[in-house]
Amino acid sequence: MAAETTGDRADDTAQRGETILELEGLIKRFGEFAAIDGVDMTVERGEFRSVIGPNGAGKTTLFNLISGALPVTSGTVRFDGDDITSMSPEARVRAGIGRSFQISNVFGGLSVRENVRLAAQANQQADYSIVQSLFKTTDRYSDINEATDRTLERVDLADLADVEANALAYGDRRRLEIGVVLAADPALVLLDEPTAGMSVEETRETIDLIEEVLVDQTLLLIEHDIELVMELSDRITVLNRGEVIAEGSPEGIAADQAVQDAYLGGVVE
Ligand SMILES: Nc1ncnc2c1ncn2[C@@H]1O[C@H](COP(=O)(O)OP(=O)(O)OP(=O)(O)O)[C@@H](O)[C@H]1O
Repeated sequence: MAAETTGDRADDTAQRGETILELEGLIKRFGEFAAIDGVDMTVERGEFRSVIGPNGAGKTTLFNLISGALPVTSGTVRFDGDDITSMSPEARVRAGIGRSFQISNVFGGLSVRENVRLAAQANQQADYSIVQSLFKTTDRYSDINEATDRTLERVDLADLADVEANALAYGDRRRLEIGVVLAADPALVLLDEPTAGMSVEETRETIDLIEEVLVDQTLLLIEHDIELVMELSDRITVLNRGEVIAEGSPEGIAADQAVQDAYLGGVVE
């Protein structure tokens, strides 16, 4: 089953084989302590990559370095061929890096449409100079409205567009969180424990939604549920104490002795 899911995803992506994200010699120290200790990692366009590892391995810190939430101590982050190591988080979102889940990106007091619209607007603003904006106001607003409507359809929230985000049921709220990421039209989406605290049923719904709605995106997932990781990933990177100790297909990782020793404790056969 795993091969089917991941294979389809890979085949559908025309530009597969191109590198979209490249981390080189990445180090992040908090004082003397290196939470990320020399990570090299390459992700291909269209890939579904999971990052796993024991508690404290450095997974969230790695995501923070990719999204720009934290500055690197040393090393390089390259996205779409550009060195983005010194870019602000906002500029990275405009460049095409979206992040969802652990940091809630939804404003509870705004309607569903307003939330999606704000995200679409933030993205579009970057595409226009001041002079262009003066002359293209009408086009610009229709572009934003179109992007908003398109996103609402994709996450199946068009019927709830005028509802306040605070009033949404749990599953719909998750749809909106994905919608807010999608509205910025990201090429790469960082998913930090999307199913944390969910029931089995909610987990399945969220995963189905991610697979359905984010099919064109390159996905980088942090997830503690190993079964899910094995089912969804094209490739898995295993971190331990800030270092990559293994990388490969789900089957290869499950069979890797170093991974079992460090993390899986021999549970996965
Ligand atoms: N802002 C910070 N200041 C000091 N130490 C930090 C900071 N953020 C993370 N750390 C430390 O860096 C290490 C890696 O933390 P990180 O949250 O990246 O791990 P993780 O793999 O995401 O863990 P978990 O699976 O428990 O979420 C941990 O030892 C943590 O205590």
